[in-house]
Amino acid sequence: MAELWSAIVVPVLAFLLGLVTLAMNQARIKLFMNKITAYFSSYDRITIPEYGAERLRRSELFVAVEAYLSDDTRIHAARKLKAELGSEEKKLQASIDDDQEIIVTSDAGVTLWWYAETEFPKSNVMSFSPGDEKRRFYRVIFHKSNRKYVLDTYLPEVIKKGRAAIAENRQHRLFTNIPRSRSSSYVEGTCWTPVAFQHPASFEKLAMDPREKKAIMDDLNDFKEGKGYYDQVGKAWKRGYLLFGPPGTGKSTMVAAMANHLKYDVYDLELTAVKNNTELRRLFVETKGKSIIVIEDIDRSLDLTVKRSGKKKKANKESSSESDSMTLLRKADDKLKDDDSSTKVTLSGLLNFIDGLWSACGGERIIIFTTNNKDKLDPALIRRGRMDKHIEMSYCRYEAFKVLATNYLKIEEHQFFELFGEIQQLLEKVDMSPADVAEHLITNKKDTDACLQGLLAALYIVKEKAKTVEAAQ
Ligand SMILES: Nc1ncnc2c1ncn2[C@@H]1O[C@H](COP(=O)(O)OP(=O)(O)OP(=O)(O)O)[C@@H](O)[C@H]1O
Repeated sequence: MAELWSAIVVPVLAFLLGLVTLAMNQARIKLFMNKITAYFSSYDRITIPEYGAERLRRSELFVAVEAYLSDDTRIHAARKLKAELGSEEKKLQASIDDDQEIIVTSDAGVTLWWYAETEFPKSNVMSFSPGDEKRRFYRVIFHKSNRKYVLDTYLPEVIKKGRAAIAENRQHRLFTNIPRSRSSSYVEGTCWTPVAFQHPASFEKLAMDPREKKAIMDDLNDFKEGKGYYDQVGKAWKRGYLLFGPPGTGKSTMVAAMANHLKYDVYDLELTAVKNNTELRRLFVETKGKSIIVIEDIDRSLDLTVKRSGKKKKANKESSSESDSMTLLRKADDKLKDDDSSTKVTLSGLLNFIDGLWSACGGERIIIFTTNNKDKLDPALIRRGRMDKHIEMSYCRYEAFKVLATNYLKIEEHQFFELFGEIQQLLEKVDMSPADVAEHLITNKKDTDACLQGLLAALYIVKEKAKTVEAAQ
């Protein structure tokens, strides 16, 4: 037994001990070499680990750098890529694989060497805890003379571009407030429930006057890029739009086109399902930035809530004066709350959130009201500053018709010159919603001529009806 011990076990143990010592020394030697190299090198390096000290969440900086390097203009320099499905949206996402190098020339003409690297944690204790997996990090190397530029200008730019790329690739979502099941929560009322936002609407397909369309798009772009401006003037980074017009003129479609254009989430607030101001406050506070909060048919929603409170006249009366509306409305709100605080959403409650509360919980939010009856709305609710831009969605006129003809039939004016001319003349006098015009353009997709003739006939009928009504009055 003693022979076996000295012949086999002792040499094996000695060998293993030798290996461990060598490994430890190798690490020390490597560290020492790194120090020597860094001392003499004219290059600096910055390491960005995937996980920060708390190791629970991926570092935001790492994620931003990953997105920055995965941009089309940079990723092509990598020879090995990896692809994965994003967790929520299940979209294919490519990024550079481990142990790859990308050389980037910054806007200022500075060369930077980016490396995607991995290493095992520097621990001499053998352990199998999950924290000891291979760790990933990015490393950027640049000339010492550029250190100030890299820290003060380049890296903040990387973060900005990375974040923009993440926002661009993000599948945006539609949230609706639906009642919670009593068994699953102690909090009563509705809660936001998300689904992927997949509405195909776009400004390109929206039928309306091209100049108005461009003005709206410019306004949205200014808003999206406007953080600096809003900070400068000390305003909350939010904007309100009132979309008004008859049924079927594209108000909901416009909201979807806006959300797709901005790549924002949509919070579709069903106001009639909200019990009281407290719940309304909670729902607003739970919304996130880069979002559109929309209340459709605001006139009907508010009517309903005010009716429910039984105080419509009082609330409206007190809120009708523009000059002192907020004070009065808040008083009315307090009074209503005193009367029966648990069962009502009030106009002033809504105004409070638009004006103040929710803007304090992060910017980049748009609020949209839609209505068929702008005149019915309390002026306090839609005054500029709350609803910054009022957009009229009107009946289908000729410019809008041309967009619908291209969308639905893929035809242009010059192909059906005469029919288009006749339709143009009618649309100047006849009020038909884009929804109704569109219906005529899809009746027979294969026979374009028949579609246009059908639309013409419908327009003549509406024209005649309008004449009869006019004569009767
Ligand atoms: N301006 C438009 N451009 C393109 N399509 C439109 C337009 N207006 C209406 N449509 C078409 O008609 C349908 C109904 O439009 P939408 O629901 O957006 O109208 P709305 O003004 O919100 O109506 P309502 O007031 O009844 O809610 C849409 O699915 C869309 O296909």
